[in-house]
Amino acid sequence: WWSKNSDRRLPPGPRPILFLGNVHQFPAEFQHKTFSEWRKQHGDLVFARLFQSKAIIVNSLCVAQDLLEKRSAVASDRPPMIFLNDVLGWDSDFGFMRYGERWRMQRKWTHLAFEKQAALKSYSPVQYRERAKLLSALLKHPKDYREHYQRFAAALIMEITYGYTLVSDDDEFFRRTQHAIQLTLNVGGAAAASLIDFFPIIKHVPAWLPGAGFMRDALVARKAVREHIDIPYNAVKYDVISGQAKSSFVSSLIAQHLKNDTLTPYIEEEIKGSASGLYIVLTTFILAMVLHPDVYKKAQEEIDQVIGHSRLPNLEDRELLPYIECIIKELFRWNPPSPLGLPHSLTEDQEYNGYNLPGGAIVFTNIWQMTQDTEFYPEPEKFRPERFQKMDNDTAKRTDPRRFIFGFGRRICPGRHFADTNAWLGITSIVATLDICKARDINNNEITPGAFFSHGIVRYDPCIERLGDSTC
Ligand code: HEM
Repeated sequence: WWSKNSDRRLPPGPRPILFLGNVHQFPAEFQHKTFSEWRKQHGDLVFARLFQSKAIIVNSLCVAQDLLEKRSAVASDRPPMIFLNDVLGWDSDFGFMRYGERWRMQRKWTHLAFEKQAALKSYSPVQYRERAKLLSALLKHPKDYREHYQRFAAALIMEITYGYTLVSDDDEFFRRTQHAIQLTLNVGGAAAASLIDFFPIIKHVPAWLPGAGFMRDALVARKAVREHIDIPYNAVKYDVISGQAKSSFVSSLIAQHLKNDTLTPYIEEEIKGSASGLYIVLTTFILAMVLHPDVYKKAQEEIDQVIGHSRLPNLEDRELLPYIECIIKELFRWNPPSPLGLPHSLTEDQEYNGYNLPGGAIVFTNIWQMTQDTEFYPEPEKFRPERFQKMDNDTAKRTDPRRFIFGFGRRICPGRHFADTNAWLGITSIVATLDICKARDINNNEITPGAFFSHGIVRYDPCIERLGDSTC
């Protein structure tokens, strides 16, 4: 009676079945779209069960702010993520860490490096240098624009984190990171792997057992993750000790702990973890501009008028280019890079709008649904930067998708200002120097790519058909 009664106060949701709960209704792909369907039937707050685990799906910005920001003291934990942390070895990365002292220490270091204005300003020489390399690569090999964007994003992170300058497109540090992330995504997509989070005992299944192929793949991925974490760290440590390290996030942490004699194996593991993590925004930009040449032309006119033809736009020019700002907001809204964010977890029972939200429940934030809110964004499926024009300050603030695409509360993305600045720099530099046009097929007809987006919790690539042989 008690269990039924307390269940009655749970938010509404799809009907569960015995043992599985709602697992059979959870799609393997495009979960955010299923969550939006559930919203039509059950509302902004939906309750579901994954086996015995309880899940709360938040489908509106208002509820996300009430729960994850106003009550951040009890809504900043992460679910255990046993597969990622224990099996694949991402446990020293604080993005996946449980809320607590370890997380707090790494978050504080990252805050100093990526959220303080002075630190962000000090990165501009590296940003301008990498921007020049990006433009030159795009001009020489326009067909490989995806690789160039990946390299741009990685080069910035690597330089600032480790003081390491990528030397070529085939750079071994860059490839190692890509490899670790790709293997994680591949093996993490296996159904058996996802089961480990609900039945942790599976993680003890020996890799040699018939049917345990996913464990063999996981061991390969684990080795790649370890190398991605250890090798760059060890190189920086060697440079710090031999007195030839370039200034970077990791080198300054190592130097500080060496000086205080506090560089214990535990601290070393923490520094490695905080160092491991724009390319999607830039790829979406190319897709949107191929599909909307009128928008690209207006952006070019704005840059020509304000900046002229003798120099590239610099970060100080940002406020003078309002139309570009609208394009960036619309890119973030049209294809949010992380449509479900990262899951939070409640540490205590909560009462919300008459519902009981149980402690321990996983909270999924349906960021994609927030980008589709017709009250703020009429005809949300259309790419229309003009929707952000001619707004008073209040409305501009309320409708800015950067309020939610980077997550919520104490776990909000610490790289958000850096990612936003780099997206702006990449986009304005391309608009200032290059034309973007559709590729042509062998009969010289233009190819119009479709706006299809792939799914995923942490990655969300627009699928653009590769350009043909034309140079644009
Ligand atoms: C357009 C680019 C980016 C987007 C859309 C994005 C989005 C997000 C989102 C949605 C979260 C989850 C927040 C939550 O739990 O509520 C997150 C967390 C995080 N992001 Fe980003 N991010 C971006 C770029 C970056 C960059 C460049 C860095 C590194 C400098 C970074 C580092 C992190 C870290 C470390 C976390 C975990 C924070 C924590 O758990 O305390 N992100 N990001």
